[in-house]
Parts: sequence; structure tokens; C-alpha cells
Amino acid sequence: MNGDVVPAAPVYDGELVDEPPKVVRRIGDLWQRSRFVPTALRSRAALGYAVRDAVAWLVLAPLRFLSGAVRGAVVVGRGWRRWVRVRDYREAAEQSEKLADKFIEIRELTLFRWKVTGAVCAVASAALTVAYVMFGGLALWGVAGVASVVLAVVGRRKDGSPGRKAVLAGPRTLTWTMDPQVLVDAFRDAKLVGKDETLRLVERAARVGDGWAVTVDLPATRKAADVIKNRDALASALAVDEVQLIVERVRGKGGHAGRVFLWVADEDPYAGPPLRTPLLDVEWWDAWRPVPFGRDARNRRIDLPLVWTSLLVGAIPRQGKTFATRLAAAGLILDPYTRLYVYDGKGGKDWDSAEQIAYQYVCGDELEHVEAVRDHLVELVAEVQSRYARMATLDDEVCPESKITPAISRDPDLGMPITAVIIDEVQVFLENPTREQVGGKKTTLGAYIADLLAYLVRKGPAAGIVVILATQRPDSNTIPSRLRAVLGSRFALRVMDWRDSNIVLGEQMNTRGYDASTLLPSHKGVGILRPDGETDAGADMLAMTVRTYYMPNAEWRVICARGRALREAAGTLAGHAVGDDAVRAIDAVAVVKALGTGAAERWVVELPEPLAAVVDYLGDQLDKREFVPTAELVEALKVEPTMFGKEMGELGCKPVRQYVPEGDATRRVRGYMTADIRAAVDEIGATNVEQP
Ligand SMILES: Nc1ncnc2c1ncn2[C@@H]1O[C@H](COP(=O)(O)OP(=O)(O)OP(=O)(O)O)[C@@H](O)[C@H]1O
Repeated sequence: MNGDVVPAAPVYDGELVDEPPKVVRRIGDLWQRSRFVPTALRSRAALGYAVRDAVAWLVLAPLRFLSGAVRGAVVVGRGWRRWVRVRDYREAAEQSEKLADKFIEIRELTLFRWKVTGAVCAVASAALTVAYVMFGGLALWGVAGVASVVLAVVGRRKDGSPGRKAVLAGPRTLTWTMDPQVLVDAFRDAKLVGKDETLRLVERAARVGDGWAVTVDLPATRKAADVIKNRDALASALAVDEVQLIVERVRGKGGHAGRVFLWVADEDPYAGPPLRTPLLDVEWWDAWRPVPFGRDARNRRIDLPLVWTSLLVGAIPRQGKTFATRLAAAGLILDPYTRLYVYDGKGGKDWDSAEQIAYQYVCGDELEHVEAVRDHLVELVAEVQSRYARMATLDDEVCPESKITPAISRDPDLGMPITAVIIDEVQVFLENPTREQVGGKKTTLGAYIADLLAYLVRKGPAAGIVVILATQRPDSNTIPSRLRAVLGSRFALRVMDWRDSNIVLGEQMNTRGYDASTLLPSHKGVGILRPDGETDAGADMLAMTVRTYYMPNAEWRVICARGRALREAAGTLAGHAVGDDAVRAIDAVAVVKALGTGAAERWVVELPEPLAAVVDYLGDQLDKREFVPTAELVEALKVEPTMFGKEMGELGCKPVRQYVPEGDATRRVRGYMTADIRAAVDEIGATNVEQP
């Protein structure tokens, strides 16, 4: 307080201040999550609501009884009227236009039923009179009481009760657990089974976790995949929010293509207090083991395998992308034998704790940062090549296949630790437009980094390289398809639309029922995971919605500090963490060669239409065929012939006439020489690369 400026510890975004003691919090969490604690007792607010509901129920009970009895009387009255007028028989006769023939029969039956009614009334009156004489007014009250209870039961407002169809029915939620017919109706309403089709119950509705589960078989030829695809329609038919409805295929033993497992959560499974990562409770973690990532709707633990694969995380800002990426990184940080290359394109504080353990660390979006990342990646590509060369010299006992093993990765003499390249906001590096000369060819810095990453993702896993990329711009221009296609695991938090979702999760995933644009904004840290390998939810799961563990900065710092202590103890702390940022000498020519001629060709910017479509359609036929008829292209590409010819001409492809075989004879048709198409592609590529 003497006016001096005192440095303070940084205060991070989302940091908790004045937290209750850990033990109290943990007991609170357990109490909240326990299945044995009734919902009403989980919090003071819930208890308040429960008491209020109970009082309201008691106050309204007489009124509800009365209205139920009146409704019951109406229902019974209507039923009796139908019966006495022989309505069903009459309607059947009317429909088959035989009313005239059956008229006498119906009339007789009506008269008979009137007589039965009269007789029953007479007997009932007599019985009542006798009871009155014998027991007095009490008997009449007793009978009236019993009758009103029966009528109230008949007339009670029961969700989906058969026999009555409300114009505006109340919620149908969970009626299916008691009456499977409601479930069948929901499948019909959602057009997942036909009107005359039905479901077979494999397992009756039962409580599983905080929800109800049921397994059904669809009618023959109907596919479980279609139910997953149309989950929204089924959720609507069952009157639950789609986040509450989990639909899974039952595969393998005991399953088939038409067997569906449904789980309906009692309430939003992704609400509630954030989940704490189990990594905080362990001293160290084996990077070869899948890393704890989160929990699915059914509260099953989802662990993410990282070794042998790579991960792409995509989301719009502020949805938990950095948090999710740090979770994956945390598992690797807690293994002292793992080397980490951490690059943060955002340049914030999110990753600064990782600096103390990182072998390479770059934080920022300036040109110098992008160039540093490029240099490190080039170095790593050279390292992968050298690892393969060294593995080839190892004997079969140490290295049985040309792949890294846990023992190799931990042997300091071999120098091949699991090496993770973690890049947050990777678009900053991939979109850098600075011109770059590589191996005599021109490209951009961003495109070169994409090629280096694509190489590492493709070739790296067997040599122990794990690539984790996170981006808030998951569009096709930012992450080129050559890089995206090779990334094994994908995690999409909320994105803008289904196209972005497909870019992260893979083509057509929205049509298979996985669309990250439908996730709720309030569900921070919840995303769709498409793992590359097995998870606890099953090896056959294509993708699943996961709520990631919440690891705020304070906990992240603990993990990083623990990672440093472990590395110090194991003697594996190296590189940037010990102040060694020296650039290692590499064989640049060998790296360019490793990327292959394919990469150099791709350094050319995308082709314009319709040339791109033609090249796409022809594929390797572009080199194999000499000539391709215009008619074939027009039909295959579904284009308008005149416009197509004009546009191809503008791109430098003039049509020619050639003889093509047709049956036994030949015919002269218009078309394009593939040599001309190839020349046009080269020409456009060269000019694009030359552009400033
Ligand atoms: N698993 C989670 N559970 C609960 N809240 C979470 C979870 N993950 C993230 N959040 C919340 O979401 C906020 C945004 O997370 P994060 O910083 O990871 O977003 P981001 O997508 O990386 O944003 P940006 O693109 O701006 O960097 C965090 O401050 C945190 O409070």
C-alpha cells in the first residue's frame, strides 16, 4: 500500500472465486447425482417446488374429482347410447349398403337392449329401495360414493388413455412406458413404420439411469439407421425434447439391422452442474490409454483414444472448443514420456500453462509465429522419416511391425516418444497467404502448413505422432479436404449449420442423424464425437453426443504443473520447457520429397467449374483415356450442353470430333481430348500460383 506496483497472479476467464471447500462440493455433487435421492430432496428450490405442487394438488383434488366424475358420467352415457342403438352393427351395415336388409334385425336388437336397460334399471331401483329400507340413507350415500369414484376413474384425465381422443391432447411423455401401443403409435406418427405395421418388444420399458429404456424390433425391411436419422420426428411424436431421446442400433451379437434401443431421459441430460475431470484425481496418466473426455447422455464415461489417431475439434466461438482440446492434451501432459508441440493461434492465456512442459511452444498469429510453426512442422516431418528409418533397423523383438510400441516410446535411448502436435485456432496458420517457395514450386505458407500437417496425420501415427487440431472456422476453405480426410477422430461442438457440421464430422453425417448445428447454445462443452476406435459406448457406435468434462484454468494449471513435476522426475523435460528453442538442422529436400509430388501439384489453387467437375468425374481416367465424348460429360455432370461447351472453351478446352466404337461399327462424335483438359488444368494452376 505504499504505492508500489506489485505483480499479481493472472485472473483467467471463467475462474471461480470464493468456492466452497472441496469436500463440501463433492458431497453436494454426489447428493445431486445419486439415484437414491428423490428429485425433490436434491436442492432447496426443488423441495420448495415439490411442496408447492403438493399443496396445489390437495386444494384442487375435490374439483378434479368432481370434474372426473362428470366426465365419467358423460363417457358412460355415450357408451350406453352407442350400445343401445347398436351403433357398430348399424354403421357396418350402412357401410356395406345393407342397412335396408338388416333394418329389422337391428330394430329387434335395439328393442331388446332397451328392455335389458329397463330390466337393469328396475332391478337396480329395487335393490336400492331394499337397501334404503334396511340400512337407511347411509346405503344411498354409500352407493353414490362408490358410483362417483368409479365414474371419476373412468373420466380421469389420463395421458393417451384409449377410447378418448382429445383435440389438444396433453403431453404424451412416458405414457409409452405403461402402454406400448403409444410407442407403436409414435413410430407410426413419425412415419418410421407403416399404418398396418407394428413393433415387436424385445425388452420392456425399464428404468436405466435417469431415464427409461426400451428395445424394439422394427418390422422386416425397416432399418434402425432410419430411426436414428429421424430421431427428431420420433422425439416430437413422443413429446420429448430431442436431446432427451437417445436412439442406438443394437449391433453384433443379439442385434440386427432392425433392432433399436431407445432411451428417454427424464430431463435434459446435459443440464446440471459441470462434470469434473477424473484426471485431477490421478498422479499420472498413460498416454497409450484412452483419455477421459466426458460422459454421454446415459452418463457412461467416454474415453478418447489418441495414440494411433488424430483429432479435429470444430465449433463456433465460446462453445468449449479450447476446453475440449485441453482435455485431450491433459491426458498426454500427465504422461512424462510424451512430448508436446503446442501452438495457439489465438495468442491468449488459454495455453500459457502448457508452456512449462512444451517441447515446442508458439503463441500468436503474427507472421513470425506462423513461420515458427512451419519450421517446427518441417522438423517433425523429418523426425517422422528418421523414426521410420530407425525402426527399420530395430530387431523384431523390440519392433515387431514398423510401428511404435509403448516400450519403444518410453526408451530414452531410442528417442521416439509419443509426440503430440496440438494446434488451437489452426485456421490462423492454415489461412496465411504469404507466398512461399518450396522445392522450386510456389505455394502459400498456409497451404504448405496444411501439407505438412496432412503428412503428419497420414504417416505420423505409426511413428508415434498425434495431431490435435481445433478451429472455430470449420469450413472447407480453411481446412482443406486433403487434411480433413485423414483426421481420424472428430469432435463437433455447436456450429452454424449442417454444412459446417459435416465438415467436422464427415460427409453425409447430418443425413445419418448427426448434426452439430442442432445442439443448444446453452449446452457449453456438449458436442458430437465421432471417435476413431472403441469407446465405452461401444465399438459399433458411429458417433455420440458427449458432454465434456469441465476443466477450468485453475485445474488446467494444476495438471500442467503436475506434468512438469513428472517430467522433471523422469528426466524427460526438454526443448522449449528448458529454454532450448534451437532450430534443428534438417534435410529440406528430403522433406519436400516426403510430401510427395501430389502435394506439390496441390499447391495449385482450386480449379474453376466446370473443369473441376470434369476432372473430378474422370478421376484417374484423365490420364488413362485419350478422348471423352461431350455427351458423356453432359449426362454425367447434368449440365446444359451449350453453356458447358462455352465455359469449357473459355477455360481453354476446345471440342474436337473423334471416332468412337459403337457396337460393331464406329461413330464420329464431339468431345474433348484429355490432353487438352490436362493442359488447361496445368495452365490454370500455374497462373493461380503466380498471382500475388
Ligand atoms: N465442459 C464444459 N462444461 C461447462 N462449461 C463449459 C465446458 N467447456 C467449456 N465451457 C464454458 O464455455 C466457455 C467457452 O469455452 P472455450 O473458451 O473453450 O470456448 P472456445 O470455443 O474455445 O472459444 P473461442 O473460440 O473464443 O476460443 C468457457 O468459459 C466455459 O465456461
